[in-house]
Amino acid sequence: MIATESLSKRFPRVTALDRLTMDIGPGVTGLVGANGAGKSTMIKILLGLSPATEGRAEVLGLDVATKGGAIRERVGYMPEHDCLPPDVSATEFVVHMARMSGLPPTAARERTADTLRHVGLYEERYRPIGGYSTGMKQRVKLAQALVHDPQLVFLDEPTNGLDPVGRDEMLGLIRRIYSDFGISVLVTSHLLGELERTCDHVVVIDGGKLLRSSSTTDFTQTTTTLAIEVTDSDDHPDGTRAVRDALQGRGVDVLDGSGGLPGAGHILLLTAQGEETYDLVRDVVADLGLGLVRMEQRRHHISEVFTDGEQSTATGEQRKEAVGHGN
Ligand SMILES: Nc1ncnc2c1ncn2[C@@H]1O[C@H](COP(=O)(O)OP(=O)(O)OP(=O)(O)O)[C@@H](O)[C@H]1O
Repeated sequence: MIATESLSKRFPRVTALDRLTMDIGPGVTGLVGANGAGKSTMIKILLGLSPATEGRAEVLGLDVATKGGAIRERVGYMPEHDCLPPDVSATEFVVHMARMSGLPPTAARERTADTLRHVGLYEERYRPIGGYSTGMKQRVKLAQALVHDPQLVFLDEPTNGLDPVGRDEMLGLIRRIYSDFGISVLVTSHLLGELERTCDHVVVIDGGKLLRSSSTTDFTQTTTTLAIEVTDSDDHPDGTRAVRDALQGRGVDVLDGSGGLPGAGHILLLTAQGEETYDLVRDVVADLGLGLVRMEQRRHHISEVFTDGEQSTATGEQRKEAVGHGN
């Protein structure tokens, strides 16, 4: 679907992409990186909107340097920033975008109605976009990217500005773009945790360089952190400590999840090595006669990949910024 070879983009003061080579097949692929990692720059080059400084790239077998128009006919694009006209309705806007993509008037209206329904906009679609919530605006941006029935869509930070429920709904929609319609997706985020649930494949970039490209299963196997919370009992007035001691006795490396925050010391964090770690926690908690309040995969942040022993070129500032976002 997408192939790049030693792709670079240099601005006068910054190298946004640095000899990046990757190969992305069909399905849902996450492009993950801290703010400023080069994700939007990559999308603009792949759409043929911005020339690369060096290297080459192909989208659907078409060279981005010479076939930008043909690529944009076949690819949908949801930009990161708010770019919607406030005074028109979602229906008017999406019909307009469908007409711009070459659909005849009747087909444009029919496809618009279907697409807006698919993204979850119903009677609100006749009201001016200016009065929409962030979540509704994100849905309109998604609808205009899908209305011309592309083979592939680029979604730039589609969960930005959404609350946790809105994020989950958007991630579900993204998954269905591929499962229901067979349209492949390249979706960017600075949060690895949200993409690993949605994507088949994850590409991580950092300071314009490729840090990692692998299937989500491979990825989560090496980075899964479990958060565990248990009840106390008369026998074990500090249930958390009892579980920690028992797990450590079984050779598991357990961290206190409080991060120094008062009152949060009842969360334990540990690295899951596979299914057996879940079983071990369940058995240890049951043997101690405690209740398991929760055992969940923590949402990973992209910064965790940096501290995972991988080679990194991110600046401290970028990492701090990444840590400051989301969750
Ligand atoms: N037109 C431009 N001129 C100069 N520098 C630019 C330009 N566009 C992007 N950059 C720089 O290139 C780097 C990569 O930017 P890019 O927007 O691709 O990052 P990103 O990963 O999409 O992050 P974000 O989510 O914050 O947009 C940044 O340092 C940015 O400041």
